[in-house]
Amino acid sequence: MLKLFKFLKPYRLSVMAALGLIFLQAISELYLPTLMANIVDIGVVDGDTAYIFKVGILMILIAIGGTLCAIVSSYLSAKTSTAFGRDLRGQVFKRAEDFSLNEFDKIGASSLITRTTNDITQIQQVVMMSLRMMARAPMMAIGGIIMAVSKNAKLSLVIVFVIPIILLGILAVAKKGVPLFKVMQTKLDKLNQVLRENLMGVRVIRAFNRIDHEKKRFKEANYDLTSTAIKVNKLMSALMPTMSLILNFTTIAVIWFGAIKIDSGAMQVGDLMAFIQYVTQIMFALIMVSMMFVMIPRASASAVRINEVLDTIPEIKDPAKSSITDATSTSGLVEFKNVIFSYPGAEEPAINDISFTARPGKVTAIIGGTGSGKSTLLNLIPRFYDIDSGSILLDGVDIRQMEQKNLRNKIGFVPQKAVLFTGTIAENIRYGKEDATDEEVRLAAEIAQATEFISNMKDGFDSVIAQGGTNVSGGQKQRLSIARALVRRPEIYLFDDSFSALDFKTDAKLRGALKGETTNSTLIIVAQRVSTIIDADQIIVLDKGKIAGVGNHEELLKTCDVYREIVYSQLSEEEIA
Ligand SMILES: Nc1ncnc2c1ncn2[C@@H]1O[C@H](COP(=O)(O)OP(=O)(O)OP(=O)(O)O)[C@@H](O)[C@H]1O
Repeated sequence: MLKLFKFLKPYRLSVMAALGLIFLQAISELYLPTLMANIVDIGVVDGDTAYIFKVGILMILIAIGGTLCAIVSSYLSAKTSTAFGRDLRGQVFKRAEDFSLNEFDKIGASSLITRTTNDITQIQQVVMMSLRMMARAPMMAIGGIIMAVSKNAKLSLVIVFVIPIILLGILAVAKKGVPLFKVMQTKLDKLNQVLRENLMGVRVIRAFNRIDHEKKRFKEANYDLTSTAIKVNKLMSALMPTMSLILNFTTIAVIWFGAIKIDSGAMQVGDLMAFIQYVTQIMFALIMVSMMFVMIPRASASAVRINEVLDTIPEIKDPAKSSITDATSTSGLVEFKNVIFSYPGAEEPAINDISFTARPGKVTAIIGGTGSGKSTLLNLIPRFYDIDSGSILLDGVDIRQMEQKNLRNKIGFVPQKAVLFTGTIAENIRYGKEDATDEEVRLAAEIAQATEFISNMKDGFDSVIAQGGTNVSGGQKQRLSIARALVRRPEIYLFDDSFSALDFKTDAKLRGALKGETTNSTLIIVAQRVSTIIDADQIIVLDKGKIAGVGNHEELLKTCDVYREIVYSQLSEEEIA
C-alpha cells in the first residue's frame, strides 16, 4: 500500500499542515488534565477562587484552540484523501485504457470496475483515517504515557502491565481479519460479475424464463458476500467491548492503587484524577490503533488489486522511434507474411501461417465457417493483439514499428457487434472524426444507407441514442457504425461481418454506394454471406485458422472445396451460374 502513497506527493503541504494541527490538538488534550489537577490540588484545596477562575479560563481557551485545530485538520485530511482517490482512479483508468485485449480478458471487466470504484474507496478511507487517527494515536499514547509517568511513576506500572494484553488482542484480530478481508473483495467481484451479466443479458434471461435461476445466482453471490462480511463484523464488534472492558478494569486498578497512595499521602487527589484521564487517553489511542489494524489489512488487499492493474505493463507498446509519423504518406497496402497467432492458453493457433496482400482500390473478402479465425485475423491489423511470428506490413512497414495512434488513424473499423455510445446520432458518427462537418456526417450516413431511418426519427441527426444503443434496431446500429468508419475516410476499411444484420436489398445498395466512395481505399470485408462478397476482387477462404484458398469467386468455385461447400449451402444453382 505504501507504494500508492506516492500519489499523495502533490498534497504534501496539506498533509504536513494536517499533521501539524493534529500535533497541536494532541498537546492541548494532554495539557487539560494537568490543568484540572492543578485546579483541584491548588485551587480547591486552598480555596483560591481567583486561581480556579484563571486556570478555568485557560482551560476553555485551550479546549477551543484544540477544537479549531481538529476542525481544520479534518477538513484538510478529507480534502487530501478525496483528491488522492480522484488521482488514483484517474491512473487506474488511464492504465486500463492502454491495455491490449489480452490484458482486459485476464483481469475481467467486472473486476476492473470494482477495482476502480470500491477498492480505491477503501484506500481513500484509510488515507483519511491515517491522517486523522494514525497520526493522533501514537502522539496521544506516547504523550499520555509521559504525562502519566510524570504524575506518578509507580502507578504507571499498571499501564505497563495492560499494554501487552491489548497489543496481543489487536494482533489476534488482525491475524484472523486479514484473510477474511481479502476474501471479501473477491466475493464483491463475483457479485459485480453476476449483476453485470444480469443487466447486460436481461433480454435473454426473460426470453428463456431464467429469472428465477438468475435470482438464485444473485442470491447466492449476495449471501456469500454477506456471510463473510458478518464474520468480519463479528470479529470487529468483539474488539470494542473487549477494549472497553480492559479500559474499565484498568481504571479500577488505577483508582484502587491510587487510593492507597492518597491514603498514605504519596499522591494528591487532583493528580489521581489527571492520571485516570491519561490512562483513558492512552487506552483510546490504542483502540484507535486497533481500528487502524482493522482497516489497513482491508485496504492493503485493495492496494494489491490496484497495484496489479497499475503494474501491468501493456504488452502492446509503441516503438521507441516510430517508422511512420506522417499519417498522410501511405496508400493502405496491407500484407500478411506467414502470420501465426494464438490466444493465451490456447492449444492450437487461431491464425496459422497466413500470407496474403490486400491492395488499395480492391476489395479483399474473408470467408469461412464459424470459429475459422476471420475476426481474429481482422483484429490483428489494428494491433488489438500482437502476432506470435511472421509480420503484418502496412505500405511495407511492420505495424509493430508504427505508433498505435498513427496506425489506427488509417483504419476505419466496423466491429462484428455494433457499439454505440450515449449521445446523439451525429455525435456517434463524429466519433470517427471529431471535426467532421455536418455535410461529411450527412454523406457518411447516406453511403451507409442510414439517412432514411434517421430522417424518420423525431430529431433527425440530433436524436438521442440510449445507453448501449437500445433504441435503434440491430441493422440501424450496424449502419451507424459503418457511417462512423466512413466519416474518417481512412486508407483501410475493416468490416467484421458488418452487413449481417442488413436485409439483402440494403446490403446490396450499401455495397454499391461504398464502391463509389472507396475507390482508393483498401477494403477488407469479413462475411458469412456469399452474396456479400461475390463481387470481391480477392476472396480468402479460411478453415481452422489456415488459408484453404485464394482467388475470385469463379476461380475458387473451380479450385476450392471449402468455398464450394459454403457457396452450395447458401446460393441456388442459378445464382451460382
Ligand atoms: N478472446 C479470445 N480468447 C481465446 N480464444 C478466442 C478468443 N476469441 C476467439 N477465440 C477463439 O479463436 C478462434 C477463432 O475465433 P474468431 O472469432 O476469429 O472466429 P470467426 O471466424 O470470426 O467466427 P465467427 O464467424 O463465428 O465470428 C475460435 O476457436 C475461438 O474460440
